[in-house]
Amino acid sequence: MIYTVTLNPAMDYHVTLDHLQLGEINRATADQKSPGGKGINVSRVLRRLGHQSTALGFIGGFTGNYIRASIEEEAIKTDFIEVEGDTRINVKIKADQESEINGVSPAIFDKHVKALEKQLSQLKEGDTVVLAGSTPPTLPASIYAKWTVMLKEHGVSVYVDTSGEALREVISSKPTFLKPNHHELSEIAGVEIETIEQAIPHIKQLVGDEIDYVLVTFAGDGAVLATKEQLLYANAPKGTVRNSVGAGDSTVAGFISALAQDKSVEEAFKTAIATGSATAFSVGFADKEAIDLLKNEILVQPIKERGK
Ligand SMILES: Nc1ncnc2c1ncn2[C@@H]1O[C@H](COP(=O)(O)OP(=O)(O)O)[C@@H](O)[C@H]1O
Ligand SMILES: O=P(O)(O)OC[C@H]1O[C@](O)(COP(=O)(O)O)[C@@H](O)[C@@H]1O
Repeated sequence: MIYTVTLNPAMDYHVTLDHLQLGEINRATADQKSPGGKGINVSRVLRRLGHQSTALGFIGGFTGNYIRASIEEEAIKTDFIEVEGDTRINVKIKADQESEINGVSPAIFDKHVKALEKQLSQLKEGDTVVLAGSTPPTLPASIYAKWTVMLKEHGVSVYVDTSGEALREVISSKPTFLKPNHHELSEIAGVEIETIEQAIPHIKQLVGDEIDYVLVTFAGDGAVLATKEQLLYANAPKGTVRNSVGAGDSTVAGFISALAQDKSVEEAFKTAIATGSATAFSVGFADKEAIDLLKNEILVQPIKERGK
């Protein structure tokens, strides 16, 4: 079974306007709400790719009710822990540029954490868990690392997509899969990384830290996938970006989907990038038809390192 864990879900509120003028009243030309948060988005894209998963995590209040109802309507199983406060609202502004204001998590208490830990302790060998998104400020940043150790001891594959301190902390717990974008890789490395060449030593270091799959995305500039045996590059297909919110989560879902169908690592990488780009080129999330079409535009090739 596949489980996604979203500790800090969000109702995403997307507003479109021609131009954002700070300090003025701005009027949107369109708006839309969607259930969001990284694990929830992974569950939604997996569903579109034909996989069932159970969405776990903390939700609360009217925004939490909205999220539960919306994703259950998409036939996604949920087993959320209810918290007292309202799930946050994240504002996604699409004007001349894309800007985001991510809200604050409601307080999460020990009783909530214990309830989620009980769920996680029941997972079995062969299960897959996605730990994705920011960690609420009332929880220690080491929480993903602690759970990764416990889950891996039970034979569970652990996919992690997070940022900041939680990302730095999780590395030593050896998750199965890590998907930093190049900004997050810079945070890990402590130096600015802008090119694939600059990224490679740091990606290899993560594989050396015994993470099975390290997938680093560079938005429209392609991506690198490293395993113990392979170092691969994939181009990102060209197209008009309509919405990059959820593109990273779609990448994770594409990778899991392909591996769940026993595809090769190269094919999983290609599917991941096609799924991410298909979402970036869509108004909502990617659909299977768009993903299959984009796969034809992606070439996965080994990276030849200088002097080797
Ligand atoms: N401008 C773009 N053109 C094509 N694909 C894109 C573009 N921006 C994002 N994507 C797709 O979304 C994936 C994730 O994007 P990225 O911005 O690197 O990560 P994140 O969304 O996690 O910040 C990329 O690997 C790519 O497949
Ligand atoms: O937990 P965080 O880091 O604040 O991110 C939450 C936001 O990220 C998203 O999951 C989108 O993530 P990506 O664009 O990285 O795929 C939104 O739905 C949500 O608003």
